[in-house]
Amino acid sequence: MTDPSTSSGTGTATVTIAIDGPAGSGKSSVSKEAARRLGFGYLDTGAAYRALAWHVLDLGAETSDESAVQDAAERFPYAISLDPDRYWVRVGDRDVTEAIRDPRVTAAVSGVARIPAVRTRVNALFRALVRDSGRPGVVVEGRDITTVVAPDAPVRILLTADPDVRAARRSAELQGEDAGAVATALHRRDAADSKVVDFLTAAPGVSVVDSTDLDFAQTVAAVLDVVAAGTQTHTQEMHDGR
Ligand SMILES: Nc1ncnc2c1ncn2[C@@H]1O[C@H](COP(=O)(O)OP(=O)(O)OP(=O)(O)O)[C@@H](O)[C@H]1O
Ligand SMILES: Nc1ccn([C@@H]2O[C@H](COP(=O)(O)O)[C@@H](O)[C@H]2O)c(=O)n1
Repeated sequence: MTDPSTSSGTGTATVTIAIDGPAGSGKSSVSKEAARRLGFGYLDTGAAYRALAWHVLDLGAETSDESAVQDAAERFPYAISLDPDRYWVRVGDRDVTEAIRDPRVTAAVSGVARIPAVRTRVNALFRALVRDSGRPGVVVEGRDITTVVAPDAPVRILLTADPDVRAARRSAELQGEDAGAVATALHRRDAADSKVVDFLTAAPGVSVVDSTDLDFAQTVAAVLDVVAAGTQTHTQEMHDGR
């Protein structure tokens, strides 16, 4: 039987590093840097939900219209780069890397993420992207990676931070936007998303990295420490045939 914590499309096993967390917890920035340091790929799973929300809006529909979302998901020409140094997202021949961060898309994205058929479809895509990555490992970040997409990953991390700290970091990023409105939007999205999957508490076996009192470099170092410990145990288990 194949080891479910690794995947192989090319004969070379790919190690999955699974990272979940709420909005603004640092998942994308920290995972991208960790991937660079490890020489791994980086998979931003939220980008698929964002790109589908963008696609639905671009077709003139609303993400609250479940059948419009399902129709769009069935013909969704999505592509994403797993290179942490050359990150891009495309829908057909449109580069939507920037467009999917637009507040209009951010406000609409939970509407597509709540549909179980959409989740099943994109989860299969994520597993295929990891399997076919041709890389020794991929850092995969999102909301349900540790629990649904890759529950057998050798390293599973819940990256978290105090809600006010997350809101302040996001607000610092979005210069010129009202800090109160940014915080409200962030908390509203977490509330909607956490009705669908639990990314606020760590599932059994998942390590918590709380960055509330850590700067960016310290957070990356804390994640890499968990990765080192987890991959060492995994290698030993493989060696022992467990
Ligand atoms: N430990 C840290 N200290 C200070 N700033 C941080 C830290 N971690 C992340 N940041 C900053 O916080 C902001 C939010 O991080 P990031 O976009 O990576 O979060 P995210 O979890 O991917 O958010 P979302 O789910 O909304 O996409 C970024 O500006 C990032 O540089
Ligand atoms: N595994 C995931 C990842 C994301 N989502 C949904 O996508 C939205 C955008 O994610 P970001 O990480 O880019 O902020 C997020 O708000 C969720 O609605 C998800 O459901 N599962």
